[in-house]
Amino acid sequence: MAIPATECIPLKIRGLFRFCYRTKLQKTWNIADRREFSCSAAKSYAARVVSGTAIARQIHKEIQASVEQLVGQGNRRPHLAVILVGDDPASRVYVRNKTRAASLLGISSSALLRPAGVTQAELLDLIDQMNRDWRVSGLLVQLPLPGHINERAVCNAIAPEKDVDGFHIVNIGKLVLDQRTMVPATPAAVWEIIQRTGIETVGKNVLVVGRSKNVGMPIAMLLHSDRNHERPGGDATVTIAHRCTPREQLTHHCRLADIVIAAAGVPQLITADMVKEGAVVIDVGINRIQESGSGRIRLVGDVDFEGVRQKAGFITPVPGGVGPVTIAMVMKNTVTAARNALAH
Ligand SMILES: Nc1nc(=O)c2c([nH]1)NC[C@@H]1CN(c3ccc(C(=O)N[C@@H](CCC(=O)O)C(=O)O)cc3)C=[N+]21
Repeated sequence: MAIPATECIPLKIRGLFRFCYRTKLQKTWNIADRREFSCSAAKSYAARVVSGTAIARQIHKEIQASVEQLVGQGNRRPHLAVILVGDDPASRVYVRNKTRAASLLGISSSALLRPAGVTQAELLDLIDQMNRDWRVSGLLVQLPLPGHINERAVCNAIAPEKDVDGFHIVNIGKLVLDQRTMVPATPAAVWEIIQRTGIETVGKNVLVVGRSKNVGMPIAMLLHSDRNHERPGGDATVTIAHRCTPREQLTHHCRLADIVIAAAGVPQLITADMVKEGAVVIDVGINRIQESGSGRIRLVGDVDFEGVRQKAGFITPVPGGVGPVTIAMVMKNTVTAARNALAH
């Protein structure tokens, strides 16, 4: 039975305080999507569902203001160029979401579509053109690419100062060295969600499930590193689990974690029995599964949402969690790239 959010609060409040400062808690409520609250009288825990959509909206406002300021000072509008190879339906959705977000925020954009059969040389040539085009502030090549193209060569061909994905080897190196750089959008989104929800990370146990170079690895980098740095980090104790981690070890690490970040690409990987009461659970998974009855395609994360929400303190949903904030961070990086170009 769904009951109003306010009735859940007394039951939840002790768990919440383990992760929030009192002052930050107030701010936190503003971005809570209260409609998503529900709990039954018998349960002592009901996670606050952190709305990535609401956080993205907040970031959008900041970006809009920053774009208008740039333009108001007589500068060109930031421009994002997105290269899409082939016709993978998921990639199309993401690229459409990016160009749509750009236009909403006053950022101009272009989607450059190439067939799946495009050669690597042709792709590198297109990137080179975009690098040299002074109208282009930010450039990204949607991944994954077809098998005959070397993704690393492509990422390294993008001018580092236009690399809004932060995938260029120099930008990854800077990230690892805690230097200021373009942080990849999904890790940046996880970071923003944690910060804007007022979740404490210093000295906390963080479990990152998944070690991909674009998501798991950079998230672990951001969260374990030093707060007092050029690019501040979370000062957490970070553990990285991956496909070679035995199931019982995964459970063991997960139960110790104050913050679990699921980025493995395995539906239902994280279940309620694995999660510590009151833990923060951030679901980065994007899995398309076919429902057995209707045959419809449904988007699910790596977390058993319905089970885990009854035990966690905070949880991000899929869709509407990390995804929309990821898009917002690509936009933010585009504006940063445009600003950086002015300084030169
Ligand atoms: N060069 C490159 N840069 C990327 O940033 C990049 C990439 N390649 N390849 C794929 C991943 C994945 N990614 C997502 C972006 C938005 C949503 C998103 O908006 N998700 C919505 C749902 C959208 C849907 O219906 O699929 C949500 O979670 O609410 C998800 C995933 C960016 N990626």
